[in-house]
Amino acid sequence: MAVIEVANLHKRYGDHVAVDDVSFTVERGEIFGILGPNGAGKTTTVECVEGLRTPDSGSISVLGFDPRKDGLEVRRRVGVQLQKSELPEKMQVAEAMELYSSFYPNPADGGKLLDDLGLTSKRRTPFKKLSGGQQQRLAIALALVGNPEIAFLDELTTGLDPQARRDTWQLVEQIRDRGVTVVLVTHFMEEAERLCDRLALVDAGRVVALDTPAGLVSRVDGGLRLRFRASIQFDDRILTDLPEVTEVAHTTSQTVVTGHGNLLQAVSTTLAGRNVVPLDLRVEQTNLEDAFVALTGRRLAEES
Ligand SMILES: Nc1ncnc2c1ncn2[C@@H]1O[C@H](COP(=O)(O)OP(=O)(O)OP(=O)(O)O)[C@@H](O)[C@H]1O
Repeated sequence: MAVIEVANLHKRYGDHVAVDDVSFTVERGEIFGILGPNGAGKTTTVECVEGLRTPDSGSISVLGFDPRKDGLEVRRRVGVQLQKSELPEKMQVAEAMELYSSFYPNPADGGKLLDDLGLTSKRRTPFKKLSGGQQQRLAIALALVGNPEIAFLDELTTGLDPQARRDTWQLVEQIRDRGVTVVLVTHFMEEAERLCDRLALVDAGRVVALDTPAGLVSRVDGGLRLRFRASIQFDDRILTDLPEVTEVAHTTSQTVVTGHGNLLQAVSTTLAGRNVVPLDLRVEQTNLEDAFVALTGRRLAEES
């Protein structure tokens, strides 16, 4: 059952078209991702769905309500991750939880939430003294304190180190396991691939594809990439002439061959025939980044 239905959404800021005819539905219980580079219109889209921004046209239904007409109903039933700057620096963790609990008719047990998120020992810590990862966990706790049916998490792991990012991913999976539908806005390919059941790839205000991560990746011709250091120089054409090879590229130290089918065997045999040894050879599956490039001709932002 769809809990969010967005149809033909448009939003401009002056002459700039931020959201251009966006349509999608989110099913109950899934982690739905909105993935795209900076400035693609992701935040504008979800803030229209949350009722925080007014679209120019299009229709939005959240749990059967129109966020423009029934904003209060929608806000009671959804949890929105607060942006960092929204909490006063001196506000303590427990105070923030109490404040946010007071906004909702049936709040969750704040103590238990803090416990689940590993923040019990930080109850009396002011917001500004929390680490980046702790601030993100508090943001998740605050998004969940109203017992929402849908949680919106926007750029949740930006600025976190890799370990804190992985910990946060586990938390997102736990939220889904509680039965909460999650809408996850991100420009991190790995995050979307790891967490999302389905995702919309957005670029320049438009949804360029909507599918499961595996479905999106399977749209890329091929599916395999080889990386190696060549023992001696060779002419790229010996590989580009192979039917299995779609592209040969070079980084400063590596040759990167993209293709499909029996790529590894075809490339290895050809190189061996020219006495080229592929050192440190690695075989990779193509990923969402490749799908995004194939669909838009542009790369997503690098992981930070
Ligand atoms: N209030 C605003 N006034 C004018 N332009 C805006 C406003 N909000 C966003 N924009 C512009 O609209 C476009 C889409 O912005 P939006 O924040 O929705 O993108 P995003 O995909 O969420 O990007 P990011 O990942 O950087 O947050 C951008 O070009 C942005 O500069």
